[in-house]
Amino acid sequence: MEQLKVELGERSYEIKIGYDILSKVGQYLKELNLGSKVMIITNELVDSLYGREVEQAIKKAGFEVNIAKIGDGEEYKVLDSAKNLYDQAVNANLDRSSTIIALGGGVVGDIAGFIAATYMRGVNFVQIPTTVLAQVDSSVGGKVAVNHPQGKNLIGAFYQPKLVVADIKVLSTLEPRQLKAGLAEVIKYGVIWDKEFFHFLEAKREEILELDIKTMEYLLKRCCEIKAEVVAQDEREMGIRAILNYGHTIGHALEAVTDYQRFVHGEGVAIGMVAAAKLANKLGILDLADVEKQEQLVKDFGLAVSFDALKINKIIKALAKDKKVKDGMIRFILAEEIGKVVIKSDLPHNIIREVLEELGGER
Ligand SMILES: NC(=O)c1ccc[n+]([C@@H]2O[C@H](COP(=O)([O-])OP(=O)(O)OC[C@H]3O[C@@H](n4cnc5c(N)ncnc54)[C@H](O)[C@@H]3O)[C@@H](O)[C@H]2O)c1
Ligand SMILES: O=C(O)C(=O)C[C@@H](O)[C@H](O)[C@H](O)COP(=O)(O)O
Ligand SMILES: [Zn+2]
Repeated sequence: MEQLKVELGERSYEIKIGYDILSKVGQYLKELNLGSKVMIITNELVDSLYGREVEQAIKKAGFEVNIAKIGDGEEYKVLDSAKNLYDQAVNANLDRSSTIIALGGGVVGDIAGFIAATYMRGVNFVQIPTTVLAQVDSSVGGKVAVNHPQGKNLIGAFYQPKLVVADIKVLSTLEPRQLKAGLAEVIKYGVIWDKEFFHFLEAKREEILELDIKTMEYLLKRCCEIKAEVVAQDEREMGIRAILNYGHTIGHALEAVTDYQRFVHGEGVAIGMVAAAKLANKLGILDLADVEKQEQLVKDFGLAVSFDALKINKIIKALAKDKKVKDGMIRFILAEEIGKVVIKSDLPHNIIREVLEELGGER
């Protein structure tokens, strides 16, 4: 098993990564010295696959367990679902020493964390991520949120978990579409931070798509290490943390303009990264060869690099709701080379339009 730490002073916590470790969750929780009540937030699918194993492990360690479910999909990461979860927390008599556990992908993790941050002004929070995306990204770093119809994650908080437990075994039941979508965030780490990791991804395509255990253990660990390092430097995104948003400026806009129905998050990020690479090239800061390498790796992992039937104006309008907007100015994370990015504002609108048109956007 791999173990690493997110260093945030009194809010520090461990990330445990291993194969077939769900049955150990009860023991891990016990080591944290928490109150006796636990509420697992999950969805029907993940509950049917892994709920009993986690529930039994936690009960065996002496905790009282309640289970609350939300609908499956991005459209359920909203205040309406949160309201229902608050009701269930109140009915289960959760108190300030209780723990909310997110068992699922990023949707479950983000909303469960939002409930943990706000119920009684904050209760213990533990992440058991079950998708690639959640294991490499959303379970680490404490961004918790729900969506607004006009923009992603517009209502949220920074609220760190007390523990993250990532079991590689659970990834075997993922739909191929979801596995691929998670790999978009994996590519992101190579582009923003680590050229060698990018080369590793190019070389290990087959092992990754087959979920080879050793390969995945290294992949998950490296992504979490990078995220932990960035978050430790800038927990609340006052500066460098914004690089974790690479590909998200256009990615989030694509999700929002299609009412969160057409692209899953990773798919939006994949197209958004290709867009960011093209933008950087048009601004003269990134070589064409590095644009092509990113585009190729995105394709190699089975992800789309373009879209159709969307109006450019609509996408541009949605960009204005990005949380990186400062004084009305849209900010982009752009690569100078693979492994190195910068934050740029006041990009000429015509260049953004040009790129969106190249990707399939309609005038
Ligand atoms: N907080 C952050 O830092 C952060 C980072 C990245 C993404 N996110 C958010 O994460 C969300 C996307 O997360 P996601 O890609 O995990 O999507 P998701 O949570 O919708 O999960 C994808 C699908 O996989 C299913 N699933 C989950 N685990 C499974 C398993 N082990 N076997 C079979 N099916 C399984 C889910 O039920 C769902 O249908 C978005 O809302 C995004 O905004 C947040
Ligand atoms: O942890 C971060 O910081 C990230 O930006 C990670 C992203 O992958 C993630 O999608 C995040 O939720 C986006 O944050 P937002 O602030 O743009 O909503
Ligand atoms: Zn993301």
